[in-house]
Amino acid sequence: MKLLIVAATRPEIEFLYEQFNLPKVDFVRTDEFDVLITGVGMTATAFALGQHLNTSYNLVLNLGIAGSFDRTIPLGSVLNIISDEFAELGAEDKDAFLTLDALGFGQTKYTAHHNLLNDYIKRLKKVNGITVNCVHGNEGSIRSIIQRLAPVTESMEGAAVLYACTKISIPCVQVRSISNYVEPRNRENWQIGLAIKNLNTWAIGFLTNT
Ligand SMILES: O=C(O)c1cccc(C(=O)CC[C@H]2O[C@@H](n3cnc4c(=O)[nH]cnc43)[C@H](O)[C@@H]2O)c1
Repeated sequence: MKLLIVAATRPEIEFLYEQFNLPKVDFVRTDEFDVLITGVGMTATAFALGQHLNTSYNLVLNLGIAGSFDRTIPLGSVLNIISDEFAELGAEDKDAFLTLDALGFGQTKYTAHHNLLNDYIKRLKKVNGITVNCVHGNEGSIRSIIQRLAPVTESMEGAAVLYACTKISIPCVQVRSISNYVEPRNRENWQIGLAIKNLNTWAIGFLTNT
């Protein structure tokens, strides 16, 4: 099976680089898997995938950290995001929001459909996510997005990866570890180190047991 691992930044998968002694570059080929670092955000992700994603891959594994809207999920939890949507894609209509679907321009929500679930993936909690250009950090906008889409997680790349994989029919698994709650910005509350450690432990386990 040919696997492409996709992450926004190298620090998010730094222990994976160490474990497999990977050169510190943004695209790495190994006998077991390839790794692509895209840069943060949907545009960088789309560009990098445009350069490297192709139908020789059997699976894309999108790894990263994420914010959680759900405060019952402990920071550092590793989750499987099974659907993701472009939360900002659409048009404001005074107080209402018209999605791309409502405007007649297509789909904003993508679901990961595949039958490649092994035990490592199966045992992760399954949640729905959104993908944004602008991290939520305002009480009013957070209330409003929860009311409109009821997301559990927020990232800046997930839906773009799932979109690209859907377009060329490659199964995509998105696994993220929670670094912070989505709240008025307070970087001191973020647990990036814990999230990265747990994410990498999961990913190394997955790669060495698959
Ligand atoms: O400051 C650091 O040490 C550090 C190390 C590794 C990664 C980072 C990032 O800031 C990664 C940005 C990445 O994180 C995702 N993310 C995390 N929390 C949220 C959120 O609340 N809302 C949206 N995205 C979030 C996102 O996918 C970024 O690509 C820092």
